[in-house]
Amino acid sequence: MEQNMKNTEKRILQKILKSMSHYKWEIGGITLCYLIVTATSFLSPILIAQITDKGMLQKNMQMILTFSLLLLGFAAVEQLIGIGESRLFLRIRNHIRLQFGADVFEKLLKIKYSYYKESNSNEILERITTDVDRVSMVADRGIMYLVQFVLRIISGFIGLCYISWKLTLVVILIIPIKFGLAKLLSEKKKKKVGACITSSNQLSSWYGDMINGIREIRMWNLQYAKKEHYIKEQKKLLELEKDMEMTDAVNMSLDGFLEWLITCLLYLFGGYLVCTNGLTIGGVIAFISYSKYVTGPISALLDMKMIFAGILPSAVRLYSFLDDDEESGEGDPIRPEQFEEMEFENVSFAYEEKKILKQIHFKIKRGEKIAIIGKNGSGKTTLFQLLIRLLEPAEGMIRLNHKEISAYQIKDYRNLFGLVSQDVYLFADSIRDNISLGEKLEPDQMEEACKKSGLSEFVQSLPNGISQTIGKNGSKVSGGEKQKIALARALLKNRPIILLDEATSNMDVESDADFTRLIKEELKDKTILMITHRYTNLEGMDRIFELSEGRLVERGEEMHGKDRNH
Ligand SMILES: Nc1ncnc2c1ncn2[C@@H]1O[C@H](COP(=O)(O)OP(=O)(O)OP(=O)(O)O)[C@@H](O)[C@H]1O
Repeated sequence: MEQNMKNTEKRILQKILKSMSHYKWEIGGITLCYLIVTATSFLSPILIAQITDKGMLQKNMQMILTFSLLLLGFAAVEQLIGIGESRLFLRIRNHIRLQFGADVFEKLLKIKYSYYKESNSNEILERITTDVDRVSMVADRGIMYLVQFVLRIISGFIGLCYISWKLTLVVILIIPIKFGLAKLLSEKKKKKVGACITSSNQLSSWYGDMINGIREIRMWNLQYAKKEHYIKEQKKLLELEKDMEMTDAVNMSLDGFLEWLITCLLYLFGGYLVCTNGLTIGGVIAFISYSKYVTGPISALLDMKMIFAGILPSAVRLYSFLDDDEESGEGDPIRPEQFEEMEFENVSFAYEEKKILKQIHFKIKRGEKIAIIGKNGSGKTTLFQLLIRLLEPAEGMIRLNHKEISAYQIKDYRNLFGLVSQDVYLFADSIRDNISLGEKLEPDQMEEACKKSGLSEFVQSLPNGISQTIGKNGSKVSGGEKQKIALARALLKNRPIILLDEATSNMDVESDADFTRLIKEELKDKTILMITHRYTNLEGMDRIFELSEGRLVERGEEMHGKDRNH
Protein backbone atom coordinates (compact mmCIF):
# COMPACT_ATOMS: atom_id res chain seq x y z
CA MET A 1 0.00 0.00 0.00
CA GLU A 2 2.74 2.40 1.12
CA GLN A 3 4.88 1.34 -1.85
CA ASN A 4 1.91 1.83 -4.22
CA MET A 5 1.40 5.34 -2.91
CA LYS A 6 5.09 6.12 -3.32
CA ASN A 7 4.96 4.88 -6.95
CA THR A 8 1.87 7.00 -7.64
CA GLU A 9 3.58 10.04 -6.15
CA LYS A 10 6.68 9.38 -8.22
CA ARG A 11 4.59 9.06 -11.39
CA ILE A 12 2.76 12.25 -10.59
CA LEU A 13 5.98 14.11 -9.86
CA GLN A 14 7.22 13.04 -13.28
CA LYS A 15 3.98 14.28 -14.85
CA ILE A 16 4.32 17.64 -13.12
CA LEU A 17 7.92 18.00 -14.25
CA LYS A 18 6.85 17.00 -17.77
CA SER A 19 4.23 19.74 -17.77
CA MET A 20 7.04 22.17 -16.89
CA SER A 21 9.01 21.04 -19.92
CA HIS A 22 6.66 23.09 -22.15
CA TYR A 23 8.34 26.19 -20.81
CA LYS A 24 11.90 25.44 -21.91
CA TRP A 25 12.55 28.94 -23.30
CA GLU A 26 11.23 30.74 -20.26
CA ILE A 27 13.13 28.45 -17.89
CA GLY A 28 16.23 29.00 -20.05
CA GLY A 29 15.74 32.78 -19.70
CA ILE A 30 15.34 32.51 -15.95
CA THR A 31 18.50 30.37 -15.72
CA LEU A 32 20.43 33.01 -17.69
CA CYS A 33 19.20 35.70 -15.28
CA TYR A 34 20.30 33.52 -12.37
CA LEU A 35 23.73 32.99 -13.92
CA ILE A 36 24.29 36.73 -14.18
CA VAL A 37 22.98 37.33 -10.65
CA THR A 38 25.16 34.50 -9.31
CA ALA A 39 28.23 36.03 -10.95
CA THR A 40 27.55 39.51 -9.53
CA SER A 41 26.73 38.20 -6.08
CA PHE A 42 29.84 36.00 -6.17
CA LEU A 43 31.94 39.11 -6.59
CA SER A 44 30.16 41.23 -3.96
CA PRO A 45 31.79 39.67 -0.85
CA ILE A 46 35.21 40.12 -2.50
CA LEU A 47 34.41 43.82 -2.96
CA ILE A 48 33.29 44.06 0.68
CA ALA A 49 36.57 42.41 1.79
CA GLN A 50 38.49 44.96 -0.34
CA ILE A 51 36.53 47.87 1.20
CA THR A 52 37.43 46.55 4.68
CA ASP A 53 41.05 45.47 4.15
CA LYS A 54 42.31 47.94 1.52
CA GLY A 55 39.97 50.80 2.28
CA MET A 56 38.97 51.01 5.96
CA LEU A 57 41.97 49.29 7.59
CA GLN A 58 44.43 51.31 5.42
CA LYS A 59 42.29 54.47 5.67
CA ASN A 60 42.19 54.81 1.86
CA MET A 61 39.07 56.78 0.81
CA GLN A 62 39.80 56.33 -2.91
CA MET A 63 39.58 52.52 -2.51
CA ILE A 64 36.43 52.79 -0.39
CA LEU A 65 34.74 54.98 -3.06
CA THR A 66 35.79 52.82 -6.03
CA PHE A 67 34.69 49.51 -4.49
CA SER A 68 31.49 51.04 -3.05
CA LEU A 69 30.49 52.31 -6.53
CA LEU A 70 31.28 48.92 -8.04
CA LEU A 71 29.13 47.30 -5.35
CA LEU A 72 26.28 49.69 -6.17
CA GLY A 73 26.64 48.95 -9.90
CA PHE A 74 26.39 45.20 -9.23
CA ALA A 75 23.31 45.76 -7.07
CA ALA A 76 21.63 47.79 -9.86
CA VAL A 77 22.36 45.04 -12.42
CA GLU A 78 21.00 42.40 -10.02
CA GLN A 79 17.75 44.31 -9.45
CA LEU A 80 17.20 45.01 -13.17
CA ILE A 81 17.70 41.36 -13.97
CA GLY A 82 15.32 40.56 -11.10
CA ILE A 83 12.54 42.47 -12.92
CA GLY A 84 13.15 40.51 -16.15
CA GLU A 85 13.19 37.26 -14.22
CA SER A 86 9.87 38.17 -12.54
CA ARG A 87 8.24 38.71 -15.95
CA LEU A 88 9.36 35.28 -17.14
CA PHE A 89 8.34 33.65 -13.87
CA LEU A 90 4.84 35.19 -13.92
CA ARG A 91 4.42 34.14 -17.53
CA ILE A 92 5.14 30.51 -16.63
CA ARG A 93 2.90 30.66 -13.55
CA ASN A 94 -0.07 32.05 -15.51
CA HIS A 95 0.38 29.50 -18.29
CA ILE A 96 0.51 26.64 -15.78
CA ARG A 97 -2.67 27.88 -14.05
CA LEU A 98 -4.44 28.30 -17.37
CA GLN A 99 -3.30 24.87 -18.53
CA PHE A 100 -4.53 23.09 -15.39
CA GLY A 101 -7.69 25.21 -15.30
CA ALA A 102 -8.54 24.41 -18.94
CA ASP A 103 -7.76 20.69 -18.50
CA VAL A 104 -10.01 20.52 -15.45
CA PHE A 105 -12.84 22.45 -17.15
CA GLU A 106 -12.72 20.20 -20.19
CA LYS A 107 -12.75 17.16 -17.93
CA LEU A 108 -15.83 18.46 -16.11
CA LEU A 109 -17.60 18.70 -19.46
CA LYS A 110 -16.65 15.14 -20.42
CA ILE A 111 -16.54 13.17 -17.18
CA LYS A 112 -19.18 10.49 -16.64
CA TYR A 113 -22.46 11.89 -15.36
CA SER A 114 -22.34 9.71 -12.23
CA TYR A 115 -19.55 12.00 -10.94
CA TYR A 116 -22.14 14.75 -10.48
CA LYS A 117 -24.46 12.47 -8.56
CA GLU A 118 -21.86 11.91 -5.85
CA SER A 119 -20.84 15.51 -5.06
CA ASN A 120 -22.58 18.87 -4.90
CA SER A 121 -21.37 21.88 -6.90
CA ASN A 122 -19.75 23.61 -3.93
CA GLU A 123 -17.72 20.52 -3.06
CA ILE A 124 -16.59 20.10 -6.67
CA LEU A 125 -15.62 23.75 -7.00
CA GLU A 126 -13.73 23.81 -3.70
CA ARG A 127 -11.91 20.58 -4.48
CA ILE A 128 -10.89 21.76 -7.92
CA THR A 129 -9.77 25.26 -6.98
CA THR A 130 -7.74 23.94 -4.02
CA ASP A 131 -6.05 21.30 -6.13
CA VAL A 132 -5.34 23.59 -9.10
CA ASP A 133 -3.95 26.29 -6.79
CA ARG A 134 -1.74 23.84 -4.94
CA VAL A 135 -0.46 22.05 -8.02
CA SER A 136 0.24 25.40 -9.72
CA MET A 137 2.69 25.97 -6.90
CA VAL A 138 5.17 23.91 -8.95
CA ALA A 139 5.71 27.19 -10.75
CA ASP A 140 6.36 28.81 -7.39
CA ARG A 141 9.45 30.94 -7.03
CA GLY A 142 10.84 28.50 -4.45
CA ILE A 143 10.94 25.79 -7.09
CA MET A 144 11.97 28.08 -9.93
CA TYR A 145 14.98 29.11 -7.84
CA LEU A 146 16.21 25.53 -7.93
CA VAL A 147 18.80 26.30 -10.60
CA GLN A 148 19.88 29.43 -8.80
CA PHE A 149 20.27 27.49 -5.57
CA VAL A 150 22.55 24.95 -7.18
CA LEU A 151 24.62 27.69 -8.85
CA ARG A 152 24.83 29.63 -5.62
CA ILE A 153 25.92 26.59 -3.65
CA ILE A 154 28.67 25.79 -6.17
CA SER A 155 29.94 29.36 -6.44
CA GLY A 156 29.61 29.80 -2.67
CA PHE A 157 31.71 26.71 -1.99
CA ILE A 158 34.39 27.89 -4.42
CA GLY A 159 34.54 31.21 -2.55
CA LEU A 160 34.59 29.48 0.85
CA CYS A 161 37.38 27.05 -0.08
CA TYR A 162 39.35 29.92 -1.61
CA ILE A 163 39.26 31.80 1.71
CA SER A 164 39.63 28.88 4.15
CA TRP A 165 39.00 25.16 3.65
CA LYS A 166 39.01 24.63 7.42
CA LEU A 167 36.08 26.96 7.93
CA THR A 168 34.33 25.36 4.95
CA LEU A 169 34.13 22.10 6.92
CA VAL A 170 32.02 23.93 9.55
CA VAL A 171 29.57 25.01 6.83
CA ILE A 172 29.31 21.47 5.44
CA LEU A 173 28.03 20.40 8.87
CA ILE A 174 24.64 21.88 7.99
CA ILE A 175 23.89 19.34 5.23
CA PRO A 176 23.24 16.13 7.26
CA ILE A 177 21.42 18.03 10.02
CA LYS A 178 19.12 19.86 7.60
CA PHE A 179 18.54 16.71 5.52
CA GLY A 180 17.37 14.75 8.59
CA LEU A 181 15.03 17.57 9.66
CA ALA A 182 13.51 18.05 6.20
CA LYS A 183 12.83 14.31 5.83
CA LEU A 184 11.13 14.08 9.19
CA LEU A 185 9.02 17.22 8.81
CA SER A 186 8.00 16.66 5.18
CA GLU A 187 6.50 13.24 6.02
CA LYS A 188 4.54 14.86 8.83
CA LYS A 189 3.40 17.68 6.57
CA LYS A 190 2.21 15.33 3.81
CA LYS A 191 -0.07 13.52 6.28
CA LYS A 192 -1.39 16.80 7.67
CA VAL A 193 -2.09 18.27 4.22
CA GLY A 194 -4.02 15.07 3.34
CA ALA A 195 -6.13 15.35 6.50
CA CYS A 196 -6.80 19.05 5.84
CA ILE A 197 -7.93 18.39 2.28
CA THR A 198 -10.35 15.64 3.36
CA SER A 199 -11.83 17.72 6.15
CA SER A 200 -12.15 20.85 4.00
CA ASN A 201 -13.94 18.82 1.32
CA GLN A 202 -16.42 17.43 3.79
CA LEU A 203 -17.11 20.91 5.10
CA SER A 204 -17.61 22.44 1.64
CA SER A 205 -19.93 19.60 0.65
CA TRP A 206 -22.00 20.26 3.78
CA TYR A 207 -21.85 24.03 3.15
CA GLY A 208 -23.13 23.63 -0.41
CA ASP A 209 -25.93 21.41 0.82
CA MET A 210 -26.87 24.01 3.40
CA ILE A 211 -27.02 26.86 0.88
CA ASN A 212 -29.17 24.77 -1.45
CA GLY A 213 -31.50 23.95 1.44
CA ILE A 214 -31.72 27.50 2.87
CA ARG A 215 -35.50 27.64 2.42
CA GLU A 216 -36.02 24.48 4.48
CA ILE A 217 -33.55 25.68 7.12
CA ARG A 218 -35.59 28.87 7.64
CA MET A 219 -38.97 27.19 7.39
CA TRP A 220 -38.09 24.55 10.00
CA ASN A 221 -35.98 26.89 12.18
CA LEU A 222 -32.78 24.90 11.81
CA GLN A 223 -30.52 27.98 11.95
CA TYR A 224 -29.19 27.33 15.45
CA ALA A 225 -28.44 23.64 14.86
CA LYS A 226 -26.75 24.43 11.53
CA LYS A 227 -24.63 27.17 13.06
CA GLU A 228 -23.52 24.85 15.89
CA HIS A 229 -22.59 22.20 13.34
CA TYR A 230 -20.68 24.74 11.24
CA ILE A 231 -18.69 26.04 14.21
CA LYS A 232 -17.82 22.51 15.33
CA GLU A 233 -16.62 21.42 11.89
CA GLN A 234 -14.85 24.70 11.09
CA LYS A 235 -13.02 24.48 14.44
CA LYS A 236 -11.87 20.97 13.55
CA LEU A 237 -10.62 22.18 10.16
CA LEU A 238 -8.86 25.21 11.64
CA GLU A 239 -7.10 22.95 14.17
CA LEU A 240 -5.87 20.75 11.34
CA GLU A 241 -4.71 23.79 9.36
CA LYS A 242 -2.97 25.13 12.46
CA ASP A 243 -1.18 21.79 12.86
CA MET A 244 -0.11 21.90 9.22
CA GLU A 245 1.12 25.48 9.43
CA MET A 246 2.94 24.70 12.69
CA THR A 247 5.04 22.15 10.81
CA ASP A 248 6.20 24.98 8.52
CA ALA A 249 6.73 27.29 11.49
CA VAL A 250 8.82 24.65 13.32
CA ASN A 251 10.81 24.11 10.14
CA MET A 252 11.46 27.85 9.78
CA SER A 253 12.53 28.23 13.41
CA LEU A 254 14.88 25.25 13.17
CA ASP A 255 16.30 26.75 9.97
CA GLY A 256 16.85 30.06 11.72
CA PHE A 257 18.55 28.38 14.66
CA LEU A 258 20.73 26.26 12.38
CA GLU A 259 21.82 29.39 10.52
CA TRP A 260 22.85 31.06 13.76
CA LEU A 261 24.57 27.92 14.98
CA ILE A 262 26.75 27.91 11.88
CA THR A 263 27.38 31.68 12.12
CA CYS A 264 28.44 31.41 15.78
CA LEU A 265 30.73 28.49 14.98
CA LEU A 266 32.23 30.53 12.13
CA TYR A 267 32.82 33.51 14.43
CA LEU A 268 34.43 31.16 16.93
CA PHE A 269 36.79 29.43 14.49
CA GLY A 270 37.17 32.53 12.27
CA GLY A 271 38.05 34.63 15.33
CA TYR A 272 40.60 32.02 16.34
CA LEU A 273 42.17 32.14 12.83
CA VAL A 274 42.33 35.97 12.96
CA CYS A 275 43.98 35.81 16.41
CA THR A 276 46.53 33.30 15.12
CA ASN A 277 47.06 35.37 11.91
CA GLY A 278 45.59 32.58 9.73
CA LEU A 279 42.98 34.95 8.21
CA THR A 280 42.29 38.71 7.87
CA ILE A 281 39.18 40.36 9.38
CA GLY A 282 37.95 41.12 5.82
CA GLY A 283 38.50 37.44 5.03
CA VAL A 284 36.23 36.41 7.92
CA ILE A 285 33.52 38.89 6.87
CA ALA A 286 33.71 37.67 3.25
CA PHE A 287 33.63 34.09 4.48
CA ILE A 288 30.49 34.69 6.53
CA SER A 289 28.83 36.36 3.51
CA TYR A 290 29.72 33.36 1.31
CA SER A 291 28.52 30.97 3.97
CA LYS A 292 25.07 32.60 3.72
CA TYR A 293 25.14 31.94 -0.03
CA VAL A 294 25.62 28.31 0.73
CA THR A 295 23.56 27.64 3.88
CA GLY A 296 20.44 29.51 2.66
CA PRO A 297 20.19 27.64 -0.66
CA ILE A 298 21.07 24.29 0.99
CA SER A 299 18.17 24.78 3.40
CA ALA A 300 15.88 25.91 0.59
CA LEU A 301 16.92 23.01 -1.61
CA LEU A 302 16.19 20.50 1.14
CA ASP A 303 12.93 22.37 1.86
CA MET A 304 11.76 21.35 -1.63
CA LYS A 305 10.67 18.18 0.12
CA MET A 306 8.42 20.32 2.32
CA ILE A 307 7.00 22.21 -0.66
CA PHE A 308 6.27 18.97 -2.55
CA ALA A 309 4.75 17.51 0.61
CA GLY A 310 2.19 20.34 0.38
CA ILE A 311 1.59 19.81 -3.33
CA LEU A 312 1.56 16.02 -3.64
CA PRO A 313 -1.75 15.11 -1.92
CA SER A 314 -3.54 17.64 -4.17
CA ALA A 315 -1.61 16.51 -7.24
CA VAL A 316 -2.54 12.86 -6.60
CA ARG A 317 -6.22 13.82 -6.36
CA LEU A 318 -6.14 16.19 -9.33
CA TYR A 319 -4.46 13.68 -11.64
CA SER A 320 -6.76 10.88 -10.56
CA PHE A 321 -9.70 13.19 -11.42
CA LEU A 322 -8.11 13.97 -14.80
CA ASP A 323 -7.73 10.21 -15.38
CA ASP A 324 -11.38 9.49 -14.46
CA ASP A 325 -13.63 7.79 -17.01
CA GLU A 326 -15.19 10.05 -19.62
CA GLU A 327 -18.31 9.72 -21.72
CA SER A 328 -17.33 7.98 -24.94
CA GLY A 329 -17.73 10.74 -27.54
CA GLU A 330 -16.42 9.20 -30.76
CA GLY A 331 -18.44 7.08 -33.15
CA ASP A 332 -20.48 7.08 -36.33
CA PRO A 333 -22.24 10.27 -37.43
CA ILE A 334 -26.04 10.44 -37.64
CA ARG A 335 -28.31 13.22 -38.89
CA PRO A 336 -31.74 13.88 -37.32
CA GLU A 337 -33.59 12.97 -40.53
CA GLN A 338 -31.95 9.52 -40.50
CA PHE A 339 -33.73 8.46 -37.32
CA GLU A 340 -36.09 5.51 -37.90
CA GLU A 341 -36.51 3.61 -34.65
CA MET A 342 -35.18 2.98 -31.17
CA GLU A 343 -35.22 -0.27 -29.29
CA PHE A 344 -34.58 -1.32 -25.70
CA GLU A 345 -33.45 -4.94 -25.72
CA ASN A 346 -33.56 -6.58 -22.28
CA VAL A 347 -32.04 -3.54 -20.59
CA SER A 348 -31.30 -3.77 -16.88
CA PHE A 349 -29.85 -1.10 -14.63
CA ALA A 350 -28.89 -0.81 -10.94
CA TYR A 351 -27.67 2.00 -8.70
CA GLU A 352 -24.97 0.23 -6.71
CA GLU A 353 -26.79 -2.81 -5.28
CA LYS A 354 -30.29 -1.53 -5.97
CA LYS A 355 -31.83 -2.99 -9.14
CA ILE A 356 -34.03 -0.35 -10.76
CA LEU A 357 -34.77 -1.64 -14.27
CA LYS A 358 -35.12 -5.33 -15.12
CA GLN A 359 -35.05 -6.67 -18.67
CA ILE A 360 -36.77 -3.64 -20.25
CA HIS A 361 -37.86 -4.45 -23.77
CA PHE A 362 -39.70 -2.10 -26.15
CA LYS A 363 -39.47 -0.41 -29.51
CA ILE A 364 -40.51 3.04 -30.71
CA LYS A 365 -40.75 3.98 -34.37
CA ARG A 366 -40.44 7.41 -35.98
CA GLY A 367 -43.58 9.48 -35.34
CA GLU A 368 -44.90 7.18 -32.59
CA LYS A 369 -46.04 8.56 -29.25
CA ILE A 370 -45.46 6.54 -26.10
CA ALA A 371 -46.44 7.38 -22.54
CA ILE A 372 -44.73 5.84 -19.52
CA ILE A 373 -46.51 5.84 -16.21
CA GLY A 374 -45.51 4.37 -12.87
CA LYS A 375 -45.18 5.01 -9.16
CA ASN A 376 -42.59 7.38 -7.69
CA GLY A 377 -39.15 5.80 -7.76
CA SER A 378 -40.15 3.12 -10.27
CA GLY A 379 -37.27 4.19 -12.57
CA LYS A 380 -38.91 6.33 -15.29
CA THR A 381 -36.34 9.16 -15.20
CA THR A 382 -33.54 6.58 -15.03
CA LEU A 383 -34.89 5.11 -18.28
CA PHE A 384 -34.64 8.55 -19.96
CA GLN A 385 -31.11 9.01 -18.63
CA LEU A 386 -30.14 5.71 -20.23
CA LEU A 387 -31.72 6.89 -23.45
CA ILE A 388 -29.72 10.11 -23.63
CA ARG A 389 -26.54 8.28 -22.63
CA LEU A 390 -26.07 9.94 -19.25
CA LEU A 391 -26.10 6.42 -17.81
CA GLU A 392 -25.15 3.08 -19.37
CA PRO A 393 -27.11 -0.19 -19.11
CA ALA A 394 -25.67 -2.85 -16.81
CA GLU A 395 -27.13 -5.53 -19.09
CA GLY A 396 -28.86 -5.53 -22.45
CA MET A 397 -28.61 -3.00 -25.23
CA ILE A 398 -30.28 0.16 -26.51
CA ARG A 399 -30.34 0.40 -30.28
CA LEU A 400 -30.91 3.23 -32.71
CA ASN A 401 -31.65 2.22 -36.27
CA HIS A 402 -30.56 -1.36 -35.32
CA LYS A 403 -27.15 -0.22 -34.06
CA GLU A 404 -26.07 0.07 -30.41
CA ILE A 405 -26.34 3.72 -29.35
CA SER A 406 -22.75 3.83 -28.02
CA ALA A 407 -21.60 3.31 -31.63
CA TYR A 408 -22.77 6.83 -32.54
CA GLN A 409 -20.93 10.07 -32.01
CA ILE A 410 -22.37 11.41 -28.76
CA LYS A 411 -22.84 14.97 -30.10
CA ASP A 412 -24.81 13.76 -33.12
CA TYR A 413 -26.74 11.27 -31.02
CA ARG A 414 -27.87 13.85 -28.46
CA ASN A 415 -28.88 16.16 -31.32
CA LEU A 416 -31.74 13.72 -31.95
CA PHE A 417 -33.40 14.61 -28.64
CA GLY A 418 -35.26 17.51 -27.13
CA LEU A 419 -35.88 17.22 -23.39
CA VAL A 420 -38.34 18.92 -21.07
CA SER A 421 -37.98 17.65 -17.54
CA GLN A 422 -39.69 18.16 -14.20
CA ASP A 423 -36.57 19.75 -12.68
CA VAL A 424 -35.21 21.68 -15.65
CA TYR A 425 -32.10 23.77 -14.93
CA LEU A 426 -32.16 27.36 -16.19
CA PHE A 427 -29.03 29.51 -16.46
CA ALA A 428 -28.82 32.90 -14.76
CA ASP A 429 -29.36 34.64 -18.13
CA SER A 430 -32.31 36.20 -19.93
CA ILE A 431 -35.37 34.22 -21.03
CA ARG A 432 -34.16 34.67 -24.62
CA ASP A 433 -30.73 33.15 -23.87
CA ASN A 434 -32.30 30.24 -22.00
CA ILE A 435 -34.54 29.47 -24.95
CA SER A 436 -31.99 29.95 -27.75
CA LEU A 437 -29.03 28.47 -25.82
CA GLY A 438 -26.67 30.74 -27.74
CA GLU A 439 -28.16 30.09 -31.20
CA LYS A 440 -28.95 33.13 -33.42
CA LEU A 441 -32.71 33.23 -33.96
CA GLU A 442 -35.13 35.50 -35.80
CA PRO A 443 -37.57 37.39 -33.51
CA ASP A 444 -40.59 35.72 -35.13
CA GLN A 445 -39.12 32.23 -34.45
CA MET A 446 -38.79 33.14 -30.80
CA GLU A 447 -42.27 34.64 -30.71
CA GLU A 448 -43.80 31.51 -32.20
CA ALA A 449 -42.02 29.21 -29.72
CA CYS A 450 -43.24 31.37 -26.83
CA LYS A 451 -46.77 31.28 -28.19
CA LYS A 452 -46.82 27.49 -28.59
CA SER A 453 -45.34 26.86 -25.15
CA GLY A 454 -47.84 29.23 -23.49
CA LEU A 455 -45.13 31.68 -22.45
CA SER A 456 -46.27 34.77 -24.42
CA GLU A 457 -48.59 36.23 -21.80
CA PHE A 458 -45.94 35.96 -19.10
CA VAL A 459 -43.20 37.46 -21.32
CA GLN A 460 -45.43 40.42 -22.27
CA SER A 461 -46.07 41.15 -18.60
CA LEU A 462 -42.34 41.55 -17.85
CA PRO A 463 -40.74 45.04 -17.85
CA ASN A 464 -37.89 43.81 -20.08
CA GLY A 465 -39.93 41.23 -21.97
CA ILE A 466 -37.92 38.35 -23.41
CA SER A 467 -34.67 40.07 -22.25
CA GLN A 468 -35.66 39.75 -18.58
CA THR A 469 -33.04 37.89 -16.53
CA ILE A 470 -34.40 35.06 -14.42
CA GLY A 471 -31.83 34.55 -11.64
CA LYS A 472 -29.86 31.46 -10.64
CA ASN A 473 -31.71 28.38 -11.88
CA GLY A 474 -34.71 30.54 -12.74
CA SER A 475 -35.17 31.65 -9.11
CA LYS A 476 -37.20 34.68 -10.30
CA VAL A 477 -39.78 32.66 -12.25
CA SER A 478 -42.36 30.14 -11.10
CA GLY A 479 -42.14 26.35 -11.55
CA GLY A 480 -44.72 26.37 -14.36
CA GLU A 481 -42.99 29.29 -16.13
CA LYS A 482 -39.70 27.40 -15.94
CA GLN A 483 -41.28 24.42 -17.63
CA LYS A 484 -42.75 26.64 -20.35
CA ILE A 485 -39.29 28.12 -21.04
CA ALA A 486 -37.90 24.57 -21.29
CA LEU A 487 -40.74 23.62 -23.63
CA ALA A 488 -40.12 26.67 -25.88
CA ARG A 489 -36.44 25.66 -26.00
CA ALA A 490 -37.30 22.10 -27.03
CA LEU A 491 -39.75 23.34 -29.70
CA LEU A 492 -37.18 25.68 -31.21
CA LYS A 493 -34.48 23.04 -31.33
CA ASN A 494 -36.84 21.00 -33.51
CA ARG A 495 -35.35 17.59 -32.74
CA PRO A 496 -37.01 14.41 -34.08
CA ILE A 497 -37.45 12.77 -30.63
CA ILE A 498 -39.00 14.70 -27.76
CA LEU A 499 -38.63 13.45 -24.21
CA LEU A 500 -41.13 14.83 -21.75
CA ASP A 501 -40.42 13.94 -18.14
CA GLU A 502 -43.43 15.21 -16.20
CA ALA A 503 -43.09 18.28 -18.40
CA THR A 504 -46.33 19.84 -17.18
CA SER A 505 -46.11 18.85 -13.52
CA ASN A 506 -46.04 22.52 -12.46
CA MET A 507 -48.42 23.89 -15.10
CA ASP A 508 -51.99 25.05 -14.40
CA VAL A 509 -55.03 23.18 -15.78
CA GLU A 510 -55.44 25.47 -18.76
CA SER A 511 -51.75 25.32 -19.75
CA ASP A 512 -51.82 21.54 -19.33
CA ALA A 513 -54.77 21.32 -21.75
CA ASP A 514 -52.91 23.58 -24.24
CA PHE A 515 -49.94 21.25 -23.93
CA THR A 516 -52.05 18.18 -24.79
CA ARG A 517 -53.38 20.06 -27.81
CA LEU A 518 -49.83 21.01 -28.82
CA ILE A 519 -48.75 17.37 -28.82
CA LYS A 520 -51.74 16.27 -30.89
CA GLU A 521 -51.56 19.07 -33.44
CA GLU A 522 -48.17 20.80 -33.66
CA LEU A 523 -46.03 17.82 -32.71
CA LYS A 524 -47.96 15.17 -34.58
CA ASP A 525 -44.93 14.25 -36.73
CA LYS A 526 -42.52 14.01 -33.81
CA THR A 527 -41.57 10.88 -31.94
CA ILE A 528 -42.59 11.43 -28.35
CA LEU A 529 -41.75 9.61 -25.15
CA MET A 530 -43.67 11.07 -22.26
CA ILE A 531 -43.43 10.32 -18.55
CA THR A 532 -46.53 11.47 -16.76
CA HIS A 533 -48.58 11.11 -13.61
CA ARG A 534 -51.56 12.88 -15.22
CA TYR A 535 -54.01 10.72 -17.10
CA THR A 536 -55.25 13.75 -19.09
CA ASN A 537 -51.86 13.81 -20.82
CA LEU A 538 -52.42 10.30 -22.13
CA GLU A 539 -54.80 11.62 -24.75
CA GLY A 540 -53.23 11.32 -28.19
CA MET A 541 -50.65 8.73 -27.11
CA ASP A 542 -50.32 5.66 -29.37
CA ARG A 543 -49.23 3.29 -26.60
CA ILE A 544 -49.02 3.40 -22.83
CA PHE A 545 -46.50 1.50 -20.72
CA GLU A 546 -46.42 1.13 -16.97
CA LEU A 547 -43.14 0.74 -15.13
CA SER A 548 -43.64 -1.37 -12.05
CA GLU A 549 -41.10 -3.24 -9.91
CA GLY A 550 -38.47 -2.66 -12.58
CA ARG A 551 -40.52 -4.15 -15.43
CA LEU A 552 -42.20 -2.33 -18.30
CA VAL A 553 -45.66 -3.61 -19.13
CA GLU A 554 -47.88 -2.33 -21.97
CA ARG A 555 -51.28 -1.12 -20.82
CA GLY A 556 -54.37 -0.98 -22.98
CA GLU A 557 -57.19 1.40 -23.78
CA GLU A 558 -58.42 1.26 -20.15
CA MET A 559 -55.88 3.99 -19.28
CA HIS A 560 -57.40 6.62 -21.56
CA GLY A 561 -60.02 8.91 -20.11
CA LYS A 562 -59.11 8.28 -16.43
CA ASP A 563 -59.26 11.10 -13.92
CA ARG A 564 -56.34 13.45 -13.30
CA ASN A 565 -53.43 12.51 -11.07
CA HIS A 566 -53.43 8.85 -10.27
N1 LIG B 1 -27.73 8.30 -7.92
C1 LIG B 1 -28.55 7.43 -7.34
N2 LIG B 1 -28.05 6.53 -6.48
C2 LIG B 1 -28.85 5.62 -5.89
N3 LIG B 1 -30.17 5.52 -6.12
C3 LIG B 1 -30.73 6.39 -6.98
C4 LIG B 1 -29.96 7.39 -7.62
N4 LIG B 1 -30.77 8.10 -8.43
C5 LIG B 1 -32.01 7.58 -8.28
N5 LIG B 1 -31.99 6.55 -7.41
C6 LIG B 1 -33.12 5.69 -7.03
O1 LIG B 1 -33.56 5.04 -8.21
C7 LIG B 1 -34.98 4.89 -8.18
C8 LIG B 1 -35.56 5.39 -9.51
O2 LIG B 1 -35.41 6.77 -9.60
P1 LIG B 1 -36.09 7.58 -10.78
O3 LIG B 1 -35.74 9.01 -10.58
O4 LIG B 1 -35.73 6.97 -12.07
O5 LIG B 1 -37.64 7.33 -10.47
P2 LIG B 1 -38.93 7.94 -11.16
O6 LIG B 1 -39.76 6.79 -11.58
O7 LIG B 1 -38.55 8.93 -12.21
O8 LIG B 1 -39.59 8.67 -9.93
P3 LIG B 1 -40.60 9.93 -9.85
O9 LIG B 1 -41.90 9.53 -10.42
O10 LIG B 1 -40.68 10.18 -8.40
O11 LIG B 1 -39.93 11.06 -10.60
C9 LIG B 1 -35.46 5.64 -6.97
O12 LIG B 1 -35.78 4.68 -5.96
C10 LIG B 1 -34.30 6.49 -6.53
O13 LIG B 1 -34.25 6.61 -5.16
